Amino acid sequence: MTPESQTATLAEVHRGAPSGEPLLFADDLVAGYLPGVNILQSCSLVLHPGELVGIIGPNGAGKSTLLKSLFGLVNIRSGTLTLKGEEITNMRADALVRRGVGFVPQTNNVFPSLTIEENLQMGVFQTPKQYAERVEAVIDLFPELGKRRKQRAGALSGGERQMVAMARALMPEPSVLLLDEPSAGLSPVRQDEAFLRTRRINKAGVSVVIVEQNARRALQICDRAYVLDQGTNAYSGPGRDLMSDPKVIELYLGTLAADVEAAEEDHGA
Ligand SMILES: Nc1ncnc2c1ncn2[C@@H]1O[C@H](COP(=O)(O)OP(=O)(O)OP(=O)(O)O)[C@@H](O)[C@H]1O
Repeated sequence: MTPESQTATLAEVHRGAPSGEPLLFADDLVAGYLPGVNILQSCSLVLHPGELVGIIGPNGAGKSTLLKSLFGLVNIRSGTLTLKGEEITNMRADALVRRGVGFVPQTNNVFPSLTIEENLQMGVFQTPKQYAERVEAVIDLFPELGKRRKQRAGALSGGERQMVAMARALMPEPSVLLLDEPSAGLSPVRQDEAFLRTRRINKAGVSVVIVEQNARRALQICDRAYVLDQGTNAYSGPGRDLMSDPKVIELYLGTLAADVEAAEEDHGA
C-alpha cells in the first residue's frame, strides 16, 4: 500500500476527524475474551482533544468490547493503542487511571454499601489527597449528589447511580472519559439528562468516548461517531451526517419513526 492510499484509507475509517495528534488512537485492534475467538476483528478509533466521539451499532457488534479494550479490560491480540503518542496497549486499568483515563461501566458501577461520599473517595484511592481538591468541582457537575453525600449508593435509583459512577470516574481529573451506555435502563427524561450531562462534562474539557444503544440521541450530541458491525468499522463521520445517511438509517437507526409519521399523515392524523 502506498503512503497516499494508506492516508486515503485512514481518512475513510476516521471520516471527519480533526488533523493533528490524537489523544487516543486505537489502530486496527483484534481482541476477544475466549482463546481463538476474536470479537474485534479489525477495529480502529481516534479521539482528538476536546472531542465527544460515539460508538454505535447493532447488538453484539462489539461496542462495549471496544470500549473495554481501551481500558485494559479485554486482551488486545494485535493492533496498537496509544495515548498522547505513547503506547498503552494492554496496560492495566489502574495504570491508565494514573495516566488520565476514566471508565464508567454500564452496570455494577457503584459500591452499593458505601455512601456517595465514600464512592467519590474510591475514585481517588490511588491519590487520596486529591479528594479535597476535586470534590467540589465534581459536585458542581452533579449538584443532586451534593445534597445526599451521606446516603448509601445502594439506595439510589438507576439514574442516580449513573451520576455517582460518572462523578467517581471524574474525581482523578481524567483527560479521557470512556462511558458505556450511560442511558441504559433510564426513562426517556432521565436519558435526556444523561446525554446533556455527558455534553456538559465534555464542554468542561474532558474528551469523551461514549457507547450507546440509543443511536439517534448519541448522534445528536457527538462530534463524530463510529458505526461498528461484527467487530469492525462499518461507517464513521460527524453525528449529523450519519443521522441523515440513508444506509446508516436503514441498517442501524431504523425507519420506524419516519414510517409512523408517514402512516399517520396517510390517515389524516
Ligand atoms: N465476558 C465475555 N466473555 C465472552 N464473550 C463475551 C463477553 N462479553 C461479551 N462477549 C461477546 O462479545 C460479543 C460482543 O459483545 P459486546 O457486549 O461488545 O457487544 P455490544 O455491541 O456492546 O452489544 P450490546 O449493544 O448488545 O450491548 C457478543 O457476541 C458477546 O457474546
